Amino acid sequence: MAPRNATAPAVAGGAATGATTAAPVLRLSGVGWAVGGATILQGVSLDVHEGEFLAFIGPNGAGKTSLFNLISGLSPVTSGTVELDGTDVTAESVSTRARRGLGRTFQTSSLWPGMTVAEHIRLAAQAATGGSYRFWRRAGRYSEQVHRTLERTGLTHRADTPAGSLSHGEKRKLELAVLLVGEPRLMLLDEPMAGVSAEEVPALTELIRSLHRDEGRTVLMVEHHMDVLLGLADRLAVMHHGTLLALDTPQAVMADTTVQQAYLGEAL
Ligand SMILES: Nc1ncnc2c1ncn2[C@@H]1O[C@H](COP(=O)(O)OP(=O)(O)OP(=O)(O)O)[C@@H](O)[C@H]1O
Repeated sequence: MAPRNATAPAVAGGAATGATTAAPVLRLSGVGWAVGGATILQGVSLDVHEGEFLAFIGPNGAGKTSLFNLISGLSPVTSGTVELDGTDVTAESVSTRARRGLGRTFQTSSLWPGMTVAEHIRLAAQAATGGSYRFWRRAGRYSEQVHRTLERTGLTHRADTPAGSLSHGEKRKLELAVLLVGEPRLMLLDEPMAGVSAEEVPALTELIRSLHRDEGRTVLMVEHHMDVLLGLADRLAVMHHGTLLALDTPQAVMADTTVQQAYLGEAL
């Protein structure tokens, strides 16, 4: 059975105005993934519209990260199709999808501990423009972009700090900074609050909110912190045993008895 509102545009926040007429930024049609004889994901269908913030929740092992892998092209779908802006990208590589405006972060840190914050951003800027990785040469060429990205992410005061010396929250900000250099229109954030201290959660939440609300980016986010999601998400997608159990406004999802049963008493 299809979850409720699987294709309804969200207009509860963000820049989703006019979303009903344009092709969805992302459309999943019957997406599934089987690997090693196990079916990890099955029949996932949903539309995400420009400027929407869609959050994925679900118990551990429900398939949230696996779905992000299929959307970003890291894993090949074994059934169904993935469309970006009305184009079927099911067979396209990660880099081709990135050129179409899709960017993602990962649950685990992907930073180089010995490289400074500014160097990470400069290298990302160089890679985004197809430059070589010999970034010690002509580094000044990217200084304006580095400066701007540091400001946007509140990391200016940490520009010369090696990534390994940053707090967890700052590391997450740097991962977002690296992602932002490519100016993705559709951002997939996989548990951005993982490992972040309670004191740092509000600032990181605010940064993500501004990327969505102020810059109009479409955001898909896996997150276990419901208090964070309730302030950000237009809709919640509930994953359970590799299927999409529900897709609706946060209020409707929280009140859904099927969802509550799926969590078997786990606090939502
Ligand atoms: N490459 C793989 N080969 C076999 N099984 C896999 C593979 N990748 C993931 N799985 C399995 O798929 C299921 C879904 O995993 P996934 O990481 O997508 O869940 P999740 O909802 O993101 O969980 P969590 O909230 O703990 O991060 C799990 O049972 C996992 O063990």
